[in-house]
Amino acid sequence: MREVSSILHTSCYLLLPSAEHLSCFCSVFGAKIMVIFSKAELDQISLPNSHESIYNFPAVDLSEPGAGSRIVKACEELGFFKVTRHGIPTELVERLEAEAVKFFGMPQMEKEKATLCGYGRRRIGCNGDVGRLEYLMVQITSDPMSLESFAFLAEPSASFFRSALEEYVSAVRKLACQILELMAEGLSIEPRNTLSKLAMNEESDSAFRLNHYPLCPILNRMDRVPIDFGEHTDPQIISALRSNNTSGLQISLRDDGSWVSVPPDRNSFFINVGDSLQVLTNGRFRSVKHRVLANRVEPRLSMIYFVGPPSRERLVPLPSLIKEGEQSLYREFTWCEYKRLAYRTRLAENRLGRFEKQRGVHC
Ligand SMILES: C=C1C[C@]23C[C@@]1(O)CC[C@H]2[C@@]12CC[C@H](O)[C@@](C)(C(=O)O1)[C@H]2[C@@H]3C(=O)O
Ligand SMILES: O=C(O)CCC(=O)C(=O)O
Ligand SMILES: [Fe+2]
Repeated sequence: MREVSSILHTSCYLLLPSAEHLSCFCSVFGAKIMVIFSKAELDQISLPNSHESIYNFPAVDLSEPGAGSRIVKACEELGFFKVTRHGIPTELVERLEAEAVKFFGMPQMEKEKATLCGYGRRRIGCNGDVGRLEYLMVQITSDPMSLESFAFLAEPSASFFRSALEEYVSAVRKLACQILELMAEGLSIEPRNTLSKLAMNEESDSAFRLNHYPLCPILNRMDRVPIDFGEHTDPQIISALRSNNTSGLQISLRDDGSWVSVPPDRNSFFINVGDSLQVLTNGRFRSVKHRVLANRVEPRLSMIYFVGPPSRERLVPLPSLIKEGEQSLYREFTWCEYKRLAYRTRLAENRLGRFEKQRGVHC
């Protein structure tokens, strides 16, 4: 399956659909070969094309009173919400977007020179997951000079990219803190910086990721929708996502697990509850399962800031959120332990399940 998927992703292909099998022509080292996918294989890399359901997503205007309670309600019901009037200047977002478009538009060889610095494509993680995207991942520390270790960012030609990245990351980190403080207020947690200090801590293990989903016009001929980034939850506390005006992001509803498409909005940020916040709230907030499905009209570009706790932080439910007689649903672990495990699992795995007390599985 792994070989088949990587062939699928290395070339554009002509599709001849039939009921049980699908054949496609791939160009491998210049030679055309025909690949037949069984129905089971096809089911793993694509979905039947279906009509999208419309869902009324919660939007929180950060400048309005009551924003904290609206955030809490959205996190309890969906684990996902949109933030408007966030105060991040459009000019800054657009500057970084333009630099990212330039970066992804560079010749493949040049982008690969940056591979050691977090550029990758098609492979998601190291455990056999593939996606139809290329990305740039940057580890964020409190020291802006840490970007120096990204060789290509240190080059004079990348100075605009670098400054846009630094300014954007610093603005989105502030936004994440504001959201975490409103969340604490909505949950009546004292002190108010209980959650935000995890993001502001010098040792916070946060990350920033640019995802680029190129367009492949041939996909328009398919009667199935390829999966660009498979279903998963984010392991961190929260993730703040901003994308261009291209659809593709879907979330799974907490009630029945059905998938709904998130209408794109380039002027807003979308916030995901991650696994760590699920633990800190003892399951009151649930990390949201999400995925990206191919867009057939325009390439998608998303920028995601993942707020991770400091490595040695113990992930335990906040005492004020444990009601009398209640216990932690999870056995105790640090972010470092969780991250290590997360990076050894497949994308779609229920990672947190391994730390639930009733399952009693130790790793
Ligand atoms: C398959 C994987 C990719 C991932 C690490 C993992 O083993 C499981 C979690 C994945 C995820 C999802 C959210 C973020 O995009 C990410 C950077 C993260 O922290 O966890 C990715 C990891 C990745 O792409 O390496
Ligand atoms: O690119 C997107 O829109 C979402 C990607 C995502 O969920 C991730 O990188 O964790
Ligand atoms: Fe994600």
